[in-house]
Amino acid sequence: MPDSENQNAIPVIDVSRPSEAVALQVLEAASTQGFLFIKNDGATIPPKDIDDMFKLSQEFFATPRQHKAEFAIHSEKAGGINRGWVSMQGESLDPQGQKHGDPKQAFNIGPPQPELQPLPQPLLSQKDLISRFQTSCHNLCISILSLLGTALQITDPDYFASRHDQSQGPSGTIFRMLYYPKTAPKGDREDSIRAGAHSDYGSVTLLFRLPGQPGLELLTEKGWVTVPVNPNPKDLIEPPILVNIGDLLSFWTNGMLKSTVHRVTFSSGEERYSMAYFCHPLNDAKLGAVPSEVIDKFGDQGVNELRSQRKRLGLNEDGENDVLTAKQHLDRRLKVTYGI
Ligand SMILES: O=C(O)CCC(=O)C(=O)O
Ligand SMILES: [Fe+2]
Repeated sequence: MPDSENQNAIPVIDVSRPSEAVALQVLEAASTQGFLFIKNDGATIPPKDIDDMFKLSQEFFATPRQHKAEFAIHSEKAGGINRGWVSMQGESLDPQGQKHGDPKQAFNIGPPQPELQPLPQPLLSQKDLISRFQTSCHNLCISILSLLGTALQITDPDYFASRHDQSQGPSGTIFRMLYYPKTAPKGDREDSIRAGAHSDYGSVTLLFRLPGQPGLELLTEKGWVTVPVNPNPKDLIEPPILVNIGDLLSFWTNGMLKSTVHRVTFSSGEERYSMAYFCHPLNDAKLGAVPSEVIDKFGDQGVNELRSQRKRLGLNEDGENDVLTAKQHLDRRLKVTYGI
């Protein structure tokens, strides 16, 4: 492929031996595309756990509707706000751009600490697998955040890690299993959108997909661009893990890191499964710019990025420059998505 066509390809970064050079690669991708792939080294998140989680997700979504509905999203039985089962059309990720809610189902699981939320079968019998998967996802997020901290030259090397230490209190972190059921093939663009255009609410998201089930698209200057599941199947036996920057890192860096808008669309009508780990800081973390000379030098170049963030939150765009906490930010986003 000529270089010019490949210029915007999302890089695959090997973070198994962290260094300043690796940190700069992560920062470069995070501040341009807002997306990067992490090479799956077979240890950080064991491929068998990924496979087993996908199998479990398929088993769960195949259970009767009534069984899933007992653990409806936000219900007390499911463990409260933002936990539990989302039914078809139960949420709208792009309320202004869509006539109907997203044609997908989801199940949200909060952090395993201090204890895992109540779960329906077959998830309950696999709670050790789920907790282990959540922990390995969280550890990978911390490694990515630490690399970003290095590249941003934050003097406190634990700046991000300490704000994501889940033993220290509640956070908005959510592990989400997604199921996009089979539909009649549609040619119509609006009907082929399975998850509306949105940016993610947390700091970092990890996304797992299955070979043959792409569908994810990023909004770039050139329009919507499809993200392959495995950008290099010849050299990478395991698909790499897709990482994207969420809104909070954009706030923390004065818009230097990009919380890129993305969506899921496919017109073939086939079913699709995916899993996302939305890593959030502790609820009381403040979202003001982090102490970094790199961000100071970046100055106000991120003003448009920040403006669109504030708009998504329903805040005055130029803003009341009051610093939000992670919890205030999440509450606002949930209000827009679910009307709660
Ligand atoms: O299913 C996917 O590939 C992406 C879903 C997504 O972007 C999300 O749930 O935030
Ligand atoms: Fe997303």
